[in-house]
Amino acid sequence: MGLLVDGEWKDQWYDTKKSGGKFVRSDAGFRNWITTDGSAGPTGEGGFKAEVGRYHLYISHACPWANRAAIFRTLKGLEDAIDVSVVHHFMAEDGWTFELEEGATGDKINGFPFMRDVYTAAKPDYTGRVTVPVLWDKERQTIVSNESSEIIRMFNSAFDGIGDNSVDYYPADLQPEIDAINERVYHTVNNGVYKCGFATTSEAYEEAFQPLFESLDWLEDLLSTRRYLAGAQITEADWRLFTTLIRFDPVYVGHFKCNRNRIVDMPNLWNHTLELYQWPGVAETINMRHIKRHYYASHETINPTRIVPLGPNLDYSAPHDRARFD
Ligand SMILES: N[C@@H](CCC(=O)N[C@@H](CS)C(=O)NCC(=O)O)C(=O)O
Repeated sequence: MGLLVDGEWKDQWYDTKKSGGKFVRSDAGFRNWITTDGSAGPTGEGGFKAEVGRYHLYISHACPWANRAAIFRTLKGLEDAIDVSVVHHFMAEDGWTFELEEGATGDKINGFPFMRDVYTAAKPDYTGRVTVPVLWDKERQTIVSNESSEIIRMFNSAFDGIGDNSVDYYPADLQPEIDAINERVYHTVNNGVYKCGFATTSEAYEEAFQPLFESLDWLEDLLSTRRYLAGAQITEADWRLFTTLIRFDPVYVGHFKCNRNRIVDMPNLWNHTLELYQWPGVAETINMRHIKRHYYASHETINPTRIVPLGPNLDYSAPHDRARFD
């Protein structure tokens, strides 16, 4: 695990000394937007027009943020328009690598050995963490964005006429509700599990643990009254929650100590997870082998033996009960 400083790779674990043992996630460094006509988006510069075959998505199957982007590519029918490279599950002193294994593809576009090479190709003096997902522009040879919440919005709305625009996961009338749910879910659940897992003091861990389970209780209640988080229609808010929930019982309960209870013990959240897992094309984006091996083997400070647990034995293809709201 490391980061780039002025384009030089430094192998170092997250520094929690300055924050009293708390994990503080850094902001993504590339924040441009692909738009239908190439005009600038809410941040960054313009010149990234939606076009078939121009962009490439770099992901890890292990990573919940990258998984969002992979899911939106599928949901929006962009498989033929945007190809994907998948990194090796193991992330250690060299960060993400393009070593080959089952489920990894190597770097299909640039042929680089390491993910950090993609960052320095875009910006030779880049300073920051080398994260996935990354959306790469083959034409301008640069990174459009490495912020998943923005990549999924681009996939949702910039490729009209290219992908499947029959479904909108961020419809105008539901945006205030979606934004409010996202805000709480991001801080306490998506990032909350990391705050528990990467804490280096009990105080920091406990400070993240309480809001995580309070939010899961709130979501469990919400899903007892409606099929999806924002109502009768599936939206971005559901997909953003899903990539954390699918990793929760296999990884976060044990490895990140998020163990008040499992998701399988919360009937509405569990059935919601099953429904989204079984959504057409979604199961193909979930690689449990990469997920378990990545976390348990890569985080040496948390699990020095790197032993990957064999359980839990859960059936994500079991029937769900969410159609009861129809
Ligand atoms: N804000 C980013 C976060 C992405 C992120 O943190 N990805 C993790 C993998 S789950 C990563 O690549 N971490 C490498 C590192 O921090 O060095 C997003 O949502 O796209």
